[in-house]
Amino acid sequence: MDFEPPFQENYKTLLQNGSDELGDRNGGRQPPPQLIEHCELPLIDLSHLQTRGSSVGRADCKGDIVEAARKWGFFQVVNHEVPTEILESVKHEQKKLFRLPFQKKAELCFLNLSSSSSPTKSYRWGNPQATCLKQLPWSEAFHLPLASISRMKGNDNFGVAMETYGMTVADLAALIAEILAEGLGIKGTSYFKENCTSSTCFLRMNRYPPCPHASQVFGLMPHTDTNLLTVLCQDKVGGLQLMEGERWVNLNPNPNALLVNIGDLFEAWSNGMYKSVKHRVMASQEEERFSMAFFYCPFNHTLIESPLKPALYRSFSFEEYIAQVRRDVQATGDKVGLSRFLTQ
Ligand SMILES: O=C(O)CCC(=O)C(=O)O
Ligand SMILES: [Fe+2]
Repeated sequence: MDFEPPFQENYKTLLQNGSDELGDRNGGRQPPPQLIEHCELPLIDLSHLQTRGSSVGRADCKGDIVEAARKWGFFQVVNHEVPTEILESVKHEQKKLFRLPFQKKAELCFLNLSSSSSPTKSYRWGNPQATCLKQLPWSEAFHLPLASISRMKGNDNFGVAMETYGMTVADLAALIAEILAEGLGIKGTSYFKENCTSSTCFLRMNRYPPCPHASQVFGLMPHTDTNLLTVLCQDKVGGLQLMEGERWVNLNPNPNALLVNIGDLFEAWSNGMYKSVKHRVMASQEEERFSMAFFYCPFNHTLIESPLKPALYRSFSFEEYIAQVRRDVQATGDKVGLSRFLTQ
């Protein structure tokens, strides 16, 4: 299987030395948090938002979104107007891409997304900085700025499928952002339209290979998302968990729904009303899993400042936040996140 990244060879020493099980699967020394086996997140039918629907139905639907964002930080949406053909086509292209030989995926200029002037690789796997198994994600990913996807068009079906998907999901994210703003009492804001365009957003395609060390490593380590909103499309395999209070909750995958979650920037903009919730992906011994995350982001220079006062966080730009996260990850292996920006 020449498409498989060489996890075993590359991380041989870590795998040999790291006999420690994840144990509590929490990566810490605290007592193991309770795990709820399965949880159904709020499932919101967005067809109620259509203008031909009743105004009561629309208001209820918006209310459900706002409540879910406050309580869970996560919710699922159906009838979201991302056409099934587009979803099927990106899933197909995603699978095809990950089935290419590993050497090909690892080439620096693969997909023409990186160059010597902009050497950030779009393909990532494992974690070259990992010093223990808990820091080794058993997954591979393509990180694609929508701006560069549009430059790839004409390449083949891949670019077209990704761009169409990206643009459609960007509209969905903008709609949800406006509903969430309304839920804070802020009507008709132009903040999102002015600061987020389809070219400020990113797609991250994830593949989680079957993992012979599933009790020792994560598919993806616990984290919060460093953006405004994430829209996730996942298959039926499952493995995504979120933190609710002190416990990890296993999410039942619903491949017919898109999963939406609040990122750090929206938590700050909402003055802490909406929650950017920690989540992680468990590795599976038997099954491979695919997911695709759309990250709704502003321009780098965009100022994140809550319209609600008194402000819980000092204002900061998106690039300032990213730089701080990077510094913290380098120094401690983990991001500190929003607490760095508390006003007191
Ligand atoms: O694969 C998943 O279910 C989650 C992916 C994720 O959390 C991310 O890419 O930030
Ligand atoms: Fe995430």
